Amino acid sequence: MKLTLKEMANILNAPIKNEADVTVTNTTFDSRQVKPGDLFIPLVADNDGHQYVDAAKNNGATVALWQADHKDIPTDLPVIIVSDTLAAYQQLASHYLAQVDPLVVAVSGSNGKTTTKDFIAAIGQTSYKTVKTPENFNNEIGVPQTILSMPTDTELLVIEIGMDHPGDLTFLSNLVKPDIALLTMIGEAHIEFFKTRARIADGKMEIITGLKENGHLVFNGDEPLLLERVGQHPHLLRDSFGLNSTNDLFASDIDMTPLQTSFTTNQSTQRFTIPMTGRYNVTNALSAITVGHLLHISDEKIAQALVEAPITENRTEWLDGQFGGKILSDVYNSNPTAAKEVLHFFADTPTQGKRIAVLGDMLQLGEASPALHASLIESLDPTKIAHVYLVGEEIAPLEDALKPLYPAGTVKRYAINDADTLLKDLLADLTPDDEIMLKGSHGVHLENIVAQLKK
Ligand SMILES: CC(=O)N[C@H]1[C@@H](OP(=O)(O)OP(=O)(O)OC[C@H]2O[C@@H](n3ccc(=O)[nH]c3=O)[C@H](O)[C@@H]2O)O[C@H](CO)[C@@H](O)[C@@H]1O[C@H](C)C(=O)N[C@@H](C)C(=O)N[C@H](CCC(=O)N[C@@H](CCCCN)C(=O)O)C(=O)O
Ligand SMILES: Nc1ncnc2c1ncn2[C@@H]1O[C@H](COP(=O)(O)OP(=O)(O)OP(=O)(O)O)[C@@H](O)[C@H]1O
Ligand SMILES: C[C@@H](N)C(=O)N[C@H](C)C(=O)O
Repeated sequence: MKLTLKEMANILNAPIKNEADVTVTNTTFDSRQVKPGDLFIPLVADNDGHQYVDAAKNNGATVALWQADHKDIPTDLPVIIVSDTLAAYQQLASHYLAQVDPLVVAVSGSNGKTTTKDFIAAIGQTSYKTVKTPENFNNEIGVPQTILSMPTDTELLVIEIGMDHPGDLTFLSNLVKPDIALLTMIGEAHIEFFKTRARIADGKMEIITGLKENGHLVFNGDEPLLLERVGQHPHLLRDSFGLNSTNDLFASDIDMTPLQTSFTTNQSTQRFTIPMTGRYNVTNALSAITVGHLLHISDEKIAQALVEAPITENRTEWLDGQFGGKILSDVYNSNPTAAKEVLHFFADTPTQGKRIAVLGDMLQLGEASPALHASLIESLDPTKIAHVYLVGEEIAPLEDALKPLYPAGTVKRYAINDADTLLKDLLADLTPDDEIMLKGSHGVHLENIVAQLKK
């Protein structure tokens, strides 16, 4: 970005203190990340960012925002006084996005956003100067941060937008104003705040509220809740993808190995390969191929991009274990749909030894939590997954459901803060022929167990 202090104050319609002739080239809300030329945005949270304005200045910040209800306005750094620093951050992002005016692809859905975003960016890069959301910075802070980090010559912005409450996507979609909006699927993530999957689908459909005129919705047509809702918008330009042959784009001849998956589609003879496993990643790739087509990128280029697409850490990632066997790490987050998908895939992976599953609590499932945890039983078969290690309190109903089905001693449960015992027991159990998969919500921190198990 490139904005002068005066330009920013004009955009925000806000007064400047300690005026100077300075230009800002980047923004950050973390003083530890500040580089010379940055605008520092102190966010108001339990630990208030205003106390780090001095540190930001020492690291080279040229300007800071300052929220008007805070005392002790700095005297040695140009500041713009605003009523709400987060709202001002979003306003600057909105202005800068309109100025750069790239094509915008907004990606949402209960699962698969980050993977799909990575696929689309890899495809987009073949033909456009492309910027994508770093990691999964998909909320009201991460979205403006991503926008403001775009170089001025960006042609394509692939941006992830997340929701955990109704209304979130109306706000974020209107902020990013997509040319293409994409919904990967509807699951149960954050159902605590929506109560039903139908309301999650309603929340996800809010993504069309900010669509540009003639914008397209790309959606998972295997999901009846989306088909029903999309059907209520007869004039909406739409493209469906999925595994069912009723979709505009669907996959056939799916060939899955532990490290990659290849398939063809109904629209060409091109064979596509992704460096990931799981049928759900085929649907993620199908959605990205649909976007590639809308961006007028050839199937040949799309195929080249997909085969090399970067895999995000801890999402269906195979690692070598220090015990000699393989680890399937899927510990970034968890919810029933995703956990069942991964268990189904894991249950059929070839192995000389036994398969072991480590499953952590799935958080933010609200009152449905006990039943949803217990429902994982449908994906656990003792003849395929021999030992089950459970972590947390919310997953206790699954332990109760599994005990009558599994031989004594093969189902164990641990407290989240008892990682040492879990690790000790796993290391005693694992042999070089075994395979282990781990999945749990972020708050269970199974990534620490993966770190100890891997080579
Ligand atoms: C309020 C805030 O500023 N907290 C950020 C802050 O946390 P901390 O808990 O460490 O805060 P801390 O108490 O230390 O500091 C408070 C404030 O002072 C600042 N600070 C602190 C110390 C210091 O030396 N200097 C300094 O400037 C710090 O940057 C923060 O602004 O410092 C981290 C590292 O810099 C950021 O990562 C956090 O960012 C939050 C989580 C965020 O929302 N980050 C954005 C960028 C984001 O998109 N995060 C995604 C998560 C998105 C998500 O949950 N999505 C949901 C959906 C959500 C929909 C929207 N409702 C989903 O996908 O399911 C992610 O982290 O992975
Ligand atoms: N299409 C899909 N359907 C069901 N589950 C999926 C799908 N895609 C990914 N998953 C599961 O979700 C996990 C997280 O994937 P990814 O990070 O791409 O999703 P996400 O929606 O971005 O989640 P977050 O925003 O929390 O990062 C994967 O490791 C996998 O277990
Ligand atoms: C970390 C956040 N993006 C998320 O996915 N949270 C859910 C509850 C999880 O960690 O499973």
